[in-house]
Amino acid sequence: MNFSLEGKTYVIMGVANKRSLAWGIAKTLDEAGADLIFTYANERFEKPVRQLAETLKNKNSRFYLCDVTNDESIDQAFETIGEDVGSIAGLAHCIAFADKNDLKGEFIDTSRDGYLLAHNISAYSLVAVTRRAEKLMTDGGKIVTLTYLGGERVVQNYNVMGVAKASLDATMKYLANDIGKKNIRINAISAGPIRTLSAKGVGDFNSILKDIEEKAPLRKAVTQEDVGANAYYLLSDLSNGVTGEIIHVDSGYSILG
Ligand SMILES: CCCCCCc1ccc(Oc2ccc(Oc3cccc(O)n3)cc2)c(O)c1
Repeated sequence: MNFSLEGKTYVIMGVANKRSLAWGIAKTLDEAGADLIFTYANERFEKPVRQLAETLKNKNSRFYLCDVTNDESIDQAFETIGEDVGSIAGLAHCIAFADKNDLKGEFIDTSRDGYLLAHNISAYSLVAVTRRAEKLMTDGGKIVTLTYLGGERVVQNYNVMGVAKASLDATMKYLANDIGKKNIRINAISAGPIRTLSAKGVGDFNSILKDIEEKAPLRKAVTQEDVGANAYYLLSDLSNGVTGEIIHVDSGYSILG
């Protein structure tokens, strides 16, 4: 069984900066020899993503604008990717967003707009992206998305993002059912809290991080590299036979009551 990713092309969606979990995944796939394609939500992210990609082993990354709230943008991105590279081996969906006012206080105060925004970007986008990406996975494929424990049980302050992650988890499983017959596997990594730009938007992040370091079985926070390693597993033949699964990369925290 060959676990090198030489000659395989992967799409990485959601690199914002060097702390992004998407960037941890990119570095690991690059190390394994993959060719990478980066999509970014708006031109503000193009330069930082290009600068980060310059530090990779493989200097031939490609970059495409893809605003997942806009179906034409998704169509355009994946049509162009198809024209440029033909087929892809896999895709990492590392995209989520909620209004920060909905990530603190009481969940019951969530507005209709805030609820729909969080679900549109953090859950529906996986359907929209998978429907386009599966057409490029002509020799089977692997998809991974990022979720969090707050979608399985209540985590104070995570609020509407928790509800969106619950939807993302079910979305991933229903997609697994549809695309399995095309030899495409889709799974999720449920990462423990890591200090990223996104994490800054969630109220009281620091106390959760401290809780992990004090109580999680491994007594330490997980790293961007831990997420990268498990994404390599899920995006390669190492995880053949696994689909619709959620891997908790969280130092074991989720096994506690
Ligand atoms: C109280 C829970 C602490 C642990 C949270 C771990 C975590 C950290 C970051 C996560 O990703 C996001 C992504 C977008 C997001 O929405 C944001 C982020 C920054 C600003 C803003 O206006 N919205 C919130 C969290 C995520 O889903 C989960």
